Amino acid sequence: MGHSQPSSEISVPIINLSGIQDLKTSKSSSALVQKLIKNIGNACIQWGFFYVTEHGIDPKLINDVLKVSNEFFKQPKIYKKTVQRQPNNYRGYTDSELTKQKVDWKEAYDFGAEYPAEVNTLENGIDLDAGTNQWPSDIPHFKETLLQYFSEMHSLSSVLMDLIFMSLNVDPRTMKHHFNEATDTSFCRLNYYPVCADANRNLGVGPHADAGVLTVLLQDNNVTSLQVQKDGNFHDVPPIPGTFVINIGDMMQVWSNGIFQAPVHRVLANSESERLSVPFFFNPSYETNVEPLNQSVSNEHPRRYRSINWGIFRRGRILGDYADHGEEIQIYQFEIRNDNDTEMTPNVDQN
Ligand SMILES: O=C(O)CCC(=O)C(=O)O
Ligand SMILES: [Fe+2]
Repeated sequence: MGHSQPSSEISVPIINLSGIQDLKTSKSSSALVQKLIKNIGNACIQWGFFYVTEHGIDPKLINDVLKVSNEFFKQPKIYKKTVQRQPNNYRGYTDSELTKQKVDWKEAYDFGAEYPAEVNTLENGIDLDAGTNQWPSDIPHFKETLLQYFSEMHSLSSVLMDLIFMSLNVDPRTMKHHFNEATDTSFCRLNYYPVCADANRNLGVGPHADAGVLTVLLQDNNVTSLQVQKDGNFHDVPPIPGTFVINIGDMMQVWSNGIFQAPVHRVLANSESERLSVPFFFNPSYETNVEPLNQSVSNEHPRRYRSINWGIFRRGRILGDYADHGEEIQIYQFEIRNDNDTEMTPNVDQN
């Protein structure tokens, strides 16, 4: 098949976040913040992808995250498998993740906040185990470095989400209850892409849109592998030192009633260089029902989606990543096509 590099004159926008200081001191009407809201709103409409600079995250923490990640992945497989993901615990190590039923050319390690025990039991009868962190022994500072990074990524994501909601004229305070650093379903992933001899016939990660609200991605500076699809073509998203790459996910697409589209992206395999990346996936609480917000629905732009229970949606995705259970759950299954199908709910428990 082959995944030839596109030559593209247009590229993903770069947004300077220095204005978020004003937001923190609640000067949301400052000219800088208003400009930021406009730029981020435009980037979400045009790409759903953007870089951020001046984000305030300590470069030493970023280096430490890449360092401990590298130390983990260079261990022998037998060591990494001591913290392997299990069917009842999706946190930990994997070398056999699937995207759309195809194995990705990568290894990964997932972790999240250290949940209070009671979060794992849900009242609605759905088995949605939040997962338990599995920390490898013997890698100095692994756990504390990653938990600190998780916390900082959660804060940065909250600010970005506020700005995105403001661009839709939604008061961000009305959305805060869906997110809680200790108990929501946000998680962080370390990705390691080994050198691949047959890079043209493999992908690091196959084309997909992220399921949640937004993703903050750290890439190492080794190689350009990430690509985003726009108007039918894939565009390179090269690493830019000191930046993060932000993309919105399916739940933001639904909240915005399709004003924003969660962008399809993929990761190429590389025959010369290995690569590390660290996405943080900002996700709401399990019980959150996501549906188009009133501010994004109008006569000209009628409601496009039924309500989606995030817990059920997420569980469908996790099952799809794990094993071939048929087609993964996707938001188009919740699209409203005409007035008669609003009661339909897809059955995600196919097995
Ligand atoms: O490694 C990357 O650059 C992106 C990875 C990705 O898209 C994902 O893990 O969802
Ligand atoms: Fe992704």
